[in-house]
Amino acid sequence: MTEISKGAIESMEVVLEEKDVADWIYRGEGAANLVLAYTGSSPDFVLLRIQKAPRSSSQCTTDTSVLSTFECLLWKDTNDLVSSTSMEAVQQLYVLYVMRPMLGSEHVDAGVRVLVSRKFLESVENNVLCQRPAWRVNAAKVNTLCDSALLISDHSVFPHGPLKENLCISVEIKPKCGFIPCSRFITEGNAIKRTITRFRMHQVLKLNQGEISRISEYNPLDLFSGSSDRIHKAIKALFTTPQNNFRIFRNGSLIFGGLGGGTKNTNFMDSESFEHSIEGLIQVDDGLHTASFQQLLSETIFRSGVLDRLVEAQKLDQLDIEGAIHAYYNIVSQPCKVCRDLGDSELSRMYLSLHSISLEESLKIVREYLIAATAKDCSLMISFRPREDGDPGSAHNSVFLKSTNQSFDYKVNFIDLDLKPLKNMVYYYELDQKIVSCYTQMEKMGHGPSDFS
Ligand SMILES: O=P(O)(O)O[C@@H]1[C@@H](OP(=O)(O)O)[C@H](OP(=O)(O)O)[C@H](O)[C@H](OP(=O)(O)O)[C@H]1OP(=O)(O)O
Ligand SMILES: Nc1ncnc2c1ncn2[C@@H]1O[C@H](COP(=O)(O)OP(=O)(O)OP(=O)(O)O)[C@@H](O)[C@H]1O
Ligand SMILES: [Zn+2]
Repeated sequence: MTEISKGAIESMEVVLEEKDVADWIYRGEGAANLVLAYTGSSPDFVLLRIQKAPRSSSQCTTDTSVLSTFECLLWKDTNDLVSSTSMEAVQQLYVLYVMRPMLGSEHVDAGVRVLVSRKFLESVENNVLCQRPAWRVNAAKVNTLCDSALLISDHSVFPHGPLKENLCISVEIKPKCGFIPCSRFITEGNAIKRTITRFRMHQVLKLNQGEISRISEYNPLDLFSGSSDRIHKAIKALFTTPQNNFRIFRNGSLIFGGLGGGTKNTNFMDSESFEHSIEGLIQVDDGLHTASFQQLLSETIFRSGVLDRLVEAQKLDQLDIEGAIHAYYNIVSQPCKVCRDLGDSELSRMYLSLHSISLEESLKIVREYLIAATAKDCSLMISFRPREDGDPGSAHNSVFLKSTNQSFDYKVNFIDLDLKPLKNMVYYYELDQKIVSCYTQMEKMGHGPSDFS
């Protein structure tokens, strides 16, 4: 079997072959990638992130592995990004040179590229099939035409294990957009965007389309508020309606929230079992483990300040999609469809200014919009383990939970910092219009925000 450790891989060229497949087990997936955990003999805790291909495209393709001409223009100043020959290399360099400096090197692991044979990918596809959620299987399969995958650290465990007890509880949060846009390019008809969060409005559309069964109680503005009470409120809401925004793992195994991302999930464990599964972490009377854990998590988010950096990256979207879309049409040298549909109105004259800026300015607007899109879609993994009395200065941060008089080591990592394709801009514009129009229609029908709960 091929011995897998990030150190070993960095120093030699490793190819994962069919014989290696037994070492990898299903860990989870999102819309675009499948994640496997290594169970082999190496001491490193590593995961393999493999690209998927939508089933709607007739078969797997390698089309996504190269940047388009306009994307090359967009990212020309980002080191070796445009000369990359695979999508894995693009994603790795994008994380390394664009997202990592913004979010903090201590919180971001760009991963290591590893070669994979087609047979390896085909075997993975077969092996994990029964563990994948059916709707994810229907939507996409492993892209067996890729020749590489990304080896990343497993952020749901501590690398060298705890001193005494082998226990790590980690929380995955997909916080989504944490600010309200104030761009002057938002039309009056869409003014609601200046008061209601995108997350909430999108929930209404998702409910309408049957993607969710109820509106989430989570409000991103609470989580990003910097106020410990509001953060606590957000955490409690995430426990009530986790959807695809919240998951908890015990030593890498899912104990709360749904598997496979997406919103079509129910809780994995009942509240009593969850209480039991975190007993080793929180020392408190029965029935209070969950409440104390919520306090611990809220306190950690409050103290770490990590969301401040994330929202700064999200705010690179300064013009909103209603402004950035015009810069997009400048870049692709196509007549602007948005202005065309507006005709010769006062509004379209406002957008004329965006069509007379330089190409470099357009590139900057769209580049920053796409970076912000990554920051609005990424997730955080926050991991805890009990801190031993008299631990000689741990390499990790610590947090003290007053109510239980306990200290914990914790670490925070960002995951899923993928580069979004330039062609998504048109889809982003259309989705934005759809979200706002659905929300305003519901309002007109007399449903206020509280009716959607
Ligand atoms: O557009 P959004 O806000 O719905 O975000 C998409 C996510 O939906 P959700 O968080 O459930 O609302 C969506 O998540 P799910 O598939 O719903 O779990 C993806 O993360 C998607 O990114 P990509 O297509 O994999 O690059 C996300 O698309 P991007 O907008 O980040 O490109
Ligand atoms: N480094 C990591 N450590 C621990 N777990 C991870 C890590 N990376 C990914 N995972 C797990 O695998 C799941 C899928 O990974 P990821 O979010 O990268 O997929 P994706 O397809 O890119 O997601 P999206 O739907 O947002 O596009 C995550 O939700 C998380 O549970
Ligand atoms: Zn225009």
